[in-house]
Amino acid sequence: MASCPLLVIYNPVCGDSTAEAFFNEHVFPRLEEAHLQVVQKNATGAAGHAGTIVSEFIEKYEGDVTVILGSGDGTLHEIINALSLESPKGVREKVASSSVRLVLVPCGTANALYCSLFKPDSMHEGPAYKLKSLEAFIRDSNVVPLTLAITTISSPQSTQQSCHKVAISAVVTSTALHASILHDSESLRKEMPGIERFKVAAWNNITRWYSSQVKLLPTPSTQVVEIYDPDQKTFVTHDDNHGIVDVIGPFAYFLSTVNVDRLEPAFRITPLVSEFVPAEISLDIVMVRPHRDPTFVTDTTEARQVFAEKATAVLTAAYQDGNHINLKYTDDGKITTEGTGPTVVEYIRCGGWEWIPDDIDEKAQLLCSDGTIFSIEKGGKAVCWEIRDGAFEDMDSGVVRINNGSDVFVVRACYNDDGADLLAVAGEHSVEVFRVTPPISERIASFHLGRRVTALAWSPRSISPSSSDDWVIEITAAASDFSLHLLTKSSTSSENMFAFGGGLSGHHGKVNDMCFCGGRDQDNARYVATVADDKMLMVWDLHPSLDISSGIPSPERSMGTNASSSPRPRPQPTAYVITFPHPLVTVNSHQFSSKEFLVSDCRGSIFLTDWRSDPEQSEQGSWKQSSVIELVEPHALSKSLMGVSSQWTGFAAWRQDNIDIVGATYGSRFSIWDLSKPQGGKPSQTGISFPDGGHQFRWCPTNPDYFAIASQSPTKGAVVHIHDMNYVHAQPHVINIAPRPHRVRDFDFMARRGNPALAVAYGVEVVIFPIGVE
Ligand SMILES: Nc1ncnc2c1ncn2[C@@H]1O[C@H](COP(=O)(O)OP(=O)(O)OP(=O)(O)O)[C@@H](O)[C@H]1O
Repeated sequence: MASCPLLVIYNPVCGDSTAEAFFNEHVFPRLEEAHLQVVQKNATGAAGHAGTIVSEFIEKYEGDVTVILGSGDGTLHEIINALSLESPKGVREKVASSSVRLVLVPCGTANALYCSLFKPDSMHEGPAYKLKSLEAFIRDSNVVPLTLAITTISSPQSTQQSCHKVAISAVVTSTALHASILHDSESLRKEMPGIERFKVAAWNNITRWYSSQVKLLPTPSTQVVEIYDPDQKTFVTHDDNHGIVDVIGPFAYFLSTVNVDRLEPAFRITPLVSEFVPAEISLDIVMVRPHRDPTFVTDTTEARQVFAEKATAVLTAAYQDGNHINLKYTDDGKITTEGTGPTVVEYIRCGGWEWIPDDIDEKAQLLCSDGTIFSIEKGGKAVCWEIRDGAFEDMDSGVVRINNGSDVFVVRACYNDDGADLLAVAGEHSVEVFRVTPPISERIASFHLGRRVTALAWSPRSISPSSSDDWVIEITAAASDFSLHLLTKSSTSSENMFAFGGGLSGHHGKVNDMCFCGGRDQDNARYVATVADDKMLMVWDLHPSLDISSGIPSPERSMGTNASSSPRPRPQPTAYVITFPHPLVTVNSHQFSSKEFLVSDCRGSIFLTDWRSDPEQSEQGSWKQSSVIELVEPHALSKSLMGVSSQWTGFAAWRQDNIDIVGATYGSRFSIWDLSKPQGGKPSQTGISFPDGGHQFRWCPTNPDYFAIASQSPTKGAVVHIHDMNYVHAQPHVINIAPRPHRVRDFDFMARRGNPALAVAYGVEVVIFPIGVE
């Protein structure tokens, strides 16, 4: 490590402005003594300069570099943000991965990260204490990897050019009192260069409460939010243990940290970071909500004045070796460390949080990331979550990760020209819709179905907020109880859910796939096809001219504003049913045909079905009357002739630029049919992708020669193979997404132009990344 190029930077105005003197007196002589050659040394000249210095320095070197940094946490924050948010240039552009190692010399005011790594013995440590990191570097000791917290601050979804800011913290991300303190204390820096200015600013803000809607996001690996129980002296699963935890304000205090147990040498606000070292990458949150006080009645100026004393008690206890986490209320609202009353502080360990400040509460709109203050626009929000190893590379290469909080079962990208950045993600209870604009994603709709989702389809009506002010989200979803749902949200209306297909009239087996009708006329948003384990293809008319709802549960409107404004309930969709010989797995439509669906079954047969062929004759008909073509996967046929039972299922996909090309997987094989050259239903090309069984097959909508196959076998891990139609027998491009025991639950291509990108669901995560195939 000592042989890496060495850059020295110090901030001459941080802390009490003694960094330069300290470096001249102690740091440079010690480096000389250790025979370590400094390649470049700089004093920062302005705010933001440190980031530029380090970015420009690393552009000149391919491998690891070391930066000796004399500053506080703010300058470190600038460097981390510059390195993670700017694209690599110079020789770095072609370098796969290398690290920037930091040697900290604490010259700032609070030096939270340094004091957490090198715990001070007293408040007045001498030069030897400040040189501990430098000495460790000279000895070539271990390097501590940093966990980082990324916060996206987004403007309201309704704004035409909704914008995002991204802040990366290595220490603290906060709102409420802590953000107000940091906001106000900067103006006090000149007269109070030490930590006293934080106390003055705290006192000036101590009676404030902050109104916001908050969600706590689970840690990806454990999938739960944990809360500290001072009686058991351990973390326990939060009472509201269904993944995401909703928290109601107002808040007196809300702060999260990574890497640090303290924000000043003695202010141990998140002491459990060092006492219960997190097993997984996570955030520690400390929050104080006044309404937990048993004497709280209502939010008045007097109530806030009275509570100020209690907030002060929390801050004071944090200075007493982090004892605030043991404080409880007595029945009459006094603060004690005894008894069984509610805790004054809620100490949370989780994967992230979302903060949606109340429009009318200006102070609630402040957000602090390592001392840098941001303002959340009215109607906007901030989402903060931890990021893991390799996340810097992710950000540089346009990778986006979505943590759903619970297992993801279905991902479906919107293929409409005006919706190419939209992605629907469905899990245990809900369908979430994201606008994906690397390196970030923004959730723009959330539909809580309360049941596991088994299939999704995007309506051709959907338009992204990126494309129009009059945007619309329209999706159909199937749930594990075989119910179907039309989910809508638009620029003028909130989430609306309309249930149909329940009861006797609908499916009575798991709905495995669905798609809207093809073609380019208006009907394509009117009809939606569903296929299920019950061997039925059902084509639903979402806008029937007649309401024939007998025997069908009445329409359900469980959310949204449209429910009350609609004069009459919407008529129940009617279904046209075609029965097949075996359980059905996939259904596809095509942009050039409004009358056909491509249906695959679990035995590897594929049917091209003209569902409008002769409705009189074949109503409630069978596949024989309506199927135009039956394609047979020879491998599947031989298996079934030999009576070999298999858990393999057939999965078919229709290439959208060419109506004659169909691709499918069955078992280890994939097959491609060219319908313009019929060969008795046999494929024109076959190959092997995963010897122990491929599962899903999808064509790339933006580069139609590419198709991707994923295996669901857990023996491989989460892997996707990319094939090229022009070289079907060549080895596929293998993309390893996650090791065993992960497996790909579902995947789809994004429809945005440029480098093709995949969205892959595994576990609780969806990762969206450019496939980078030459
Ligand atoms: N030459 C300069 N002139 C003015 N400001 C500068 C200069 N160099 C750096 N800065 C700014 O100084 C600010 C304070 O630096 P830093 O956060 O490192 O010290 P601090 O605030 O005293 O310590 P801490 O963050 O540990 O409390 C940073 O936000 C940085 O942008």
